[in-house]
Amino acid sequence: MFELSLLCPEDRVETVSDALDALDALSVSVEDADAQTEAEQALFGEPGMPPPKEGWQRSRVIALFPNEEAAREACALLEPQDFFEGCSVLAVKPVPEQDWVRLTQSQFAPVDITPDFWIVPSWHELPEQARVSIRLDPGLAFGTGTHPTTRMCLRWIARQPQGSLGRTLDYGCGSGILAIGAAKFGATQIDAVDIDPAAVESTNYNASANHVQLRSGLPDAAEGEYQTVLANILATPLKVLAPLLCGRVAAGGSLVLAGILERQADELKQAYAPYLKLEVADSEDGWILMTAQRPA
Ligand SMILES: C[S@@+](CC[C@H](N)C(=O)[O-])C[C@H]1O[C@@H](n2cnc3c(N)ncnc32)[C@H](O)[C@@H]1O
Repeated sequence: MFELSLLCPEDRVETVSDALDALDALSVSVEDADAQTEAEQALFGEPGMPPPKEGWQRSRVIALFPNEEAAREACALLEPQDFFEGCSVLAVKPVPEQDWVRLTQSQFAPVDITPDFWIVPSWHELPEQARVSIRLDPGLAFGTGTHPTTRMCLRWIARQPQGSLGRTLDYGCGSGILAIGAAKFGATQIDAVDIDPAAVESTNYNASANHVQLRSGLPDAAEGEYQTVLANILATPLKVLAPLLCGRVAAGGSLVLAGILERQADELKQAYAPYLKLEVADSEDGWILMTAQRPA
């Protein structure tokens, strides 16, 4: 494969990327041209909020082509275009052959939730100390066990007395990791729901790879009351969902919420106060886990 890399000002990135796509590039990626320098620009906002800016001041746009001829032809067609003004060609060069599968896999190692509860990619041996494990590969949906919010929910699950999880709802299931974790610690009649159909598909795949039985679907698939309700979403949707989620917790049951930053604890407590009394139960890297119990 050959790579054509271009330097583009912010207002040209989209047009140039679209043109490369139309010129049959196999892929087009965009990076901050000033990354790792003093001029590097962070492009992220508060969780749930849009980023402060849509693009970097100067971007490196990299297009992959199957061979040198295709890369040079695309370059020759782009350069005379009006929209290319202000852009420049950085290089047309071969991409070194690599074992891409091995390279990708090497970035994902087993993750310990507790000393004996592990999340393990399918291509890895189980660590010796893993008494309980979830087999999970990175995919389209959120939830590989590396994010603090997922880890805190799993830790909470692992700490519950045996047989106490009961009927369980995973609301915003992503990869299904919490539902599968709950099953491994004795939950029964598990429902896993998400607004994203790709997450529902991913949950089904991961559940069957882990020999776990659950019912999955869009949020309407949740039915009745549950002994355990888990929701790792974000503070803003969690506040909106307060009456719905609390309405799903059975008498004596638990509500477990994640996706909340430390400074958002009070607003969450207030939003849930008409229904249940939330408390901070755990924290990791600036994120907190909040739980509540419905009186029996
Ligand atoms: C942070 S991910 C959590 C995934 C997984 N449960 C975990 O703990 O790693 C949040 C998930 O919630 C879903 N989600 C967001 N808003 C939702 C809503 N209003 N109702 C249901 N699911 C929602 C997203 O599609 C996403 O898959």
